[in-house]
Amino acid sequence: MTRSDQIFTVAQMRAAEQALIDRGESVGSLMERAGKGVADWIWRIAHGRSVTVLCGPGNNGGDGYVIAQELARRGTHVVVVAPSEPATDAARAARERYRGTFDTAGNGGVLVDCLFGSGLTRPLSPELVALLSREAVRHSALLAVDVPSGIDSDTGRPLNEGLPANDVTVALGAWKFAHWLMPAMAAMGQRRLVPIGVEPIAGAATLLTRPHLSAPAIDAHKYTRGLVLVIGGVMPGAAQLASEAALRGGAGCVRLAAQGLHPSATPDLVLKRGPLVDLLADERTTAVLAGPGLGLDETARVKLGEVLAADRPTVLDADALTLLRPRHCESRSAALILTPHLGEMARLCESFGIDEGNRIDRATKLAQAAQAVVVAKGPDTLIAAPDGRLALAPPATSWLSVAGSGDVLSGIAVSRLAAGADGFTAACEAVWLHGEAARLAGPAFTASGLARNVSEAYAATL
Ligand SMILES: NC(=O)C1=CN([C@@H]2O[C@H](COP(=O)(O)OP(=O)(O)OC[C@H]3O[C@@H](n4cnc5c(N)ncnc54)[C@H](OP(=O)(O)O)[C@@H]3O)[C@@H](O)[C@H]2O)[C@@H](O)CC1
Ligand SMILES: [K+]
Repeated sequence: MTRSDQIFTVAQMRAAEQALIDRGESVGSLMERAGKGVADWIWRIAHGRSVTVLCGPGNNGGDGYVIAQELARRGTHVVVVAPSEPATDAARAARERYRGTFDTAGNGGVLVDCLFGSGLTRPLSPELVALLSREAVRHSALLAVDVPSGIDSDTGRPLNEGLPANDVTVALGAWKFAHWLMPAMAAMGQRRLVPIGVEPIAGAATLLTRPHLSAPAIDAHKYTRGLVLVIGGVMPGAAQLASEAALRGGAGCVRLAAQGLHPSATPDLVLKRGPLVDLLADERTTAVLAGPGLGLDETARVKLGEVLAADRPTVLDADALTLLRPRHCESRSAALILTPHLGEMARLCESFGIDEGNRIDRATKLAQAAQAVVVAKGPDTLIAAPDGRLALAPPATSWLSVAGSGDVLSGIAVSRLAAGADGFTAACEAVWLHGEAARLAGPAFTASGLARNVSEAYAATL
């Protein structure tokens, strides 16, 4: 049965389609299913408007002929614009079955991009970019089938400049990475998935979906729910924000190791002033967070060394990521989560000698090198585990681009670790809760407002 949360590379998609063909399906029948599924969406979107389908030479173009025929059968005014002849048997057969009109240009309603899908191998010619852009201007909506033409499916990188933005993108069979990775992600418009019967692939990347969390056990007490230790530093506000989020992320108790508290601190926080090694040695300490407001001086470096040597489930963020070195990660066995933003990711890659690859490659290599779950934050946050698991987060509200937002995420993550989740699961849950809290917080929230909404986000998972 198709899973709607898997994200496939082009190679995985081909393997999944081949598996169906090996079981007796034909490319033609898959194309019929795909084309008719997309036609259903276009039918709803077009709402009586005319439709122009741009058909390329491959099977993406073949889908286009199926779509055009299906819409024409339903009475829609359809025109096909085909700058090249079909080059596959299935596309040729689909074109032969199309009984409607051909033209060199369309106009009016919905433009459907079936020039190229996952078979794109190089940039579009200037003539094709001009055709796509010109037709996009002449229509009131643009819908891309499978992958927008000119976009690299595995990385989300545009191979051309000047590609038009889509209003809707309909993925076929499974999501592709381009649907959820910047910069392509920003030009996808609404995303829809048409199942064509492909089976799930073990180990494929997933799209984050709402986690299923539970209320504490009937006999729970604060320590069995998890005791979080947050390490304070030179900027007490950051660690305090993280602690406030951790209080709402499922843990039973949050201790803040700091010299003092900000006057606005909640009484729910337990302030601890003793030596850090003693706090770390407390058997009840279930998970530790270091980094927000930690500082970059010698004291901070010593604290980080002590935290990692204690070998407890740990989240590192902010300054701790700048101070982290490969030797810190050796001979650890407890879960480690790193939550770098773009700049911190670049610094970490430098520290760990990772200099090549796209965003996914680098996060995956860093996860392996540090034996840590890497939450590479951004508009297209991704989560990579050392065992190869990979998850992509659907875009969250852009209001998350506010100071302290990362502190809140690291606080939720350490709370999920303390509550007993493994590193990858804790990171996925945290990213989801963070995005949901932001959605609930509405526009122009502050980080403390975001932290307050974590409880309500949690409620949505019960
Ligand atoms: N397989 C299946 O079972 C099903 C697949 N389905 C659909 O098929 C799509 C994948 O089909 P596909 O592999 O035929 O690739 P597609 O994207 O149509 O184009 C490849 C053609 O374009 C050419 N070409 C490439 N780049 C170019 C460029 N820049 N400029 C000019 N030419 C260029 C390339 O030729 P070549 O590189 O050899 O020159 C080749 O001829 C997939 O996205 C989905 O929509 C569904 O129907 C369900 C069943
Ligand atoms: K396309």
